[in-house]
Parts: sequence; C-alpha cells; structure tokens
Amino acid sequence: MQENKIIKLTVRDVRFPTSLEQHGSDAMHTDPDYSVAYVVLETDSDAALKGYGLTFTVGRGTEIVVCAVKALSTLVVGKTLKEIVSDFRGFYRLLSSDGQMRWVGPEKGVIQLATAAILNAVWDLWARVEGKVRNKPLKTNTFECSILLKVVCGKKNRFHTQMLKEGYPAYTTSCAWLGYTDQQLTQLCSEALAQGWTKFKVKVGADLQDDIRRCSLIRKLIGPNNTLMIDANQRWDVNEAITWVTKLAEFHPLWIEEPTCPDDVLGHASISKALAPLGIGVATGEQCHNRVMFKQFLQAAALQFVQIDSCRVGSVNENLAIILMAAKFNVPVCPHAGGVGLCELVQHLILFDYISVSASLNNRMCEYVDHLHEHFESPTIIRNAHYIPPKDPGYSCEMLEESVQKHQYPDGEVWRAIEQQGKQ
Ligand SMILES: C[C@H](O)[C@@H](O)[C@@H](O)[C@H](O)C(=O)O
Ligand SMILES: [Mg+2]
Repeated sequence: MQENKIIKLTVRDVRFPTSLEQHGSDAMHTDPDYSVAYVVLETDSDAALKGYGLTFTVGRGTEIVVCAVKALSTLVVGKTLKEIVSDFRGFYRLLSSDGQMRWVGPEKGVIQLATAAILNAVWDLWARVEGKVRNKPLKTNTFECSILLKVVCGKKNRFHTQMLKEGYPAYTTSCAWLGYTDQQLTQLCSEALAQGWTKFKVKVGADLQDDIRRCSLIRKLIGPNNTLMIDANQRWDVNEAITWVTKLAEFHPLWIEEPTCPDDVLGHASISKALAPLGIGVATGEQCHNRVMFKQFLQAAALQFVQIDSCRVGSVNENLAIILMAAKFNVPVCPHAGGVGLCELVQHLILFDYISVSASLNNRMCEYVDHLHEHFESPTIIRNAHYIPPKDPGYSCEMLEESVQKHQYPDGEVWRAIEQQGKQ
C-alpha cells in the first residue's frame, strides 16, 4: 500500500430543515433538523483520493461537534494511512485517550461523535485505497476470533446468493414520525405496503390516547401478520414505561425502543423483565455511547435487540466489538438508521454482521428512513424492502458538493432563504 499521508482535514456544518415538515420527529426531539458534521480527508498521493466521513446530529449543536472535530484533527493530519491501519487499535486509542481531550469525554458525548466522524472518514479512505466496499476488508482477521471462525463456511453463499440477490431485510420508520397527522400516516403506510414493506416502526410516548389511536390505525392498515415496533425515545421513567407499554400490548409490538434514560442499564433490565410475558422486547443503542455500555446492557439482560449506530460510537472499530459481544450473548443486532447518512453507513456494518458473524436473519432487520438520500454520491438501494449491498468502493457517505454548499449552516442558500422568510 502507498503511504498516503493525510495532509488536510476539513469539517463542515451541514443541516437540512427537516423540522419544517416534522420529518424525524419523536417524543423528545420535536423539531429535528437532520444535520451532519461532514469531514473530508485529503492525502498527498492523489488529489482525487479523499476520505469522506460524517456524524449525525439534529440541528443546533452541530457547530460544537465541528469544533471537537477541529480539536481532534491535529491527531490525524500528518499521519499516513499505512501508519493508521497497521496499528488501528493504537490510532483509535490516540483519538479517544488524548491526555487532555479525554477529560471532555471520555468516549461519550460530543467528543465521541467527533471521533466517529473522523474514523468514518478514515475507514472510507482505506476502503477507497483498496477499491473495496467497507464490509469487505473486515474479512482479514477471521483467524483470530472463534465467533468468526464458526461461520467461515457459507460466507460466499451468504454474500453472493443471498445478499446480492435478495438483500438485507429492512423496516421503515418514515411512515409514522410523531408529528405526522393520521392522514399522512395512513397515506404513507398504504404506499409503503404497496412497495412491499412488511415491518413498521411508530413513534410513541408523548400522549397515551394518541399512541393508542395511532397504533390501532397502523395495526389495522398493516394487518395482524406484519411487524410493528414502537419507539419512545427515552420519554418515560421505568414504571411509567411498563404501565404505558402494557396498555399498547394489544397492538403486539415486537419491541419498545428507548423506553427510558439510555444510561439506565438496570432500569432497562426491569422493563425487559416486566414486558417479557407480553412478548415485547426492549431495543436500545442509538444513544448508547460506547462498547462498555453495551457490555453492561448485555450482561444485565437489559435489551433484546442491539441497535448499533454508525456515528454514536467510535466508528467501525467500536461497532465490531459490539457486534461480536452481541453474537456472544446471542442477541440480534438491528441497527439504528433514523437520520441523514445513517442508512448509507450502517448497511455496511449489518452486512458484515450477517456475512461474517451472526450468519442469521432470524429476528434481524435494519432500519430505513426514506429521507435525504438524494444528497449522496452512492445512495442506499432498497429493493422490495431489502438493502441491496453497495457496489461503489468506500463507506458510502460522500455527499454531493452542491448539496453541501446549499445546506451549509448558516451561510448556505437554503438557510439564507429561511432566515429571509423569518424576517418577512
Ligand atoms: C430524531 C430522530 O429522528 C430519532 O427520532 C430517530 O433516530 C429514531 O429514534 C429512530 O429510531 O429512527
Ligand atoms: Mg429510535
């Protein structure tokens, strides 16, 4: 491999005004503007070779993540890709354990989101250099791990026969954001059914009567055999979660997602225990800030679905550890992707999980939201409610430069126009 010295890192604050139409809204995030801190790495070897990475946020505060990326950039610029990937663990620790910056983490919050943006760009760069999609180079260390060894056989078949032909099963969240009207919900859900979707997630948690009405509506539309999931985005305390979800049990949700504070491991364990007799599992992970938290959730039997996120933790590096732990505890991984760019990224991780780790589709599916894919160079491909494996080399999060410029905050034309309207 050429040395590929990283000579420049740029980071931009890119925001989409999704709150205007309530896309992405839930019981805690009532006005999300889907946003990213968008990182581009440049190397000395070839002007056309760049690494693209991002981390997802929901509007205000993206500028803080941008600042954190800038602070971390001194640890990246000047390194060669070869140096980084030949001791990736060392590089990961350099970023996450810097003697001064770790005080503002460690491995949680803004600094962790910034770490993810940079590492996502490094993985993208590495894949482009090797001319591979992201889930491919991950094959190399299989000999080290007994979990991986168990499923070596059948890998080709899983990739070529199943994934390339059928794809990875997905569910949709974009029919039932909390701020959507019943009419919108009905229309989107009917359209999704016609397109072949069979698994649907509904936002709940603000008002019980609204939840009963919306869940009843959607259950009637999708029928008894399709799958329904509900997501409260941390709105309740532990007892409230149990009482509330019990009242929604008649709609047979497969899981309740983020019922309470994302750090309350034992609270999730109590909820899991109380809801198990109703056949409802607990799903969480989109705000689970590092692998140690996941370890505790798994050890405490506090979740039944592991929702990895490609930007919340330290990129592929940390997600690999989480995927392996989930396999050890025999808990299915069902990634979170409700945001901009998350579907593009996380599809690589779930393909890796299926091809090289779990070898199972049982109780597994990857989230999909139908928003903002048109801003990416290699947008996700969905066929018959399945993710079709990406073909372009990289980690799929390069954005169209025109989109970045238009949506850059606060100077892009989209935001200037919104500011103008506000003044009128
Ligand atoms: C603010 C966001 O849209 C969240 O509501 C979203 O990520 C959600 O929790 C999900 O599971 O997709
Ligand atoms: Mg969620």
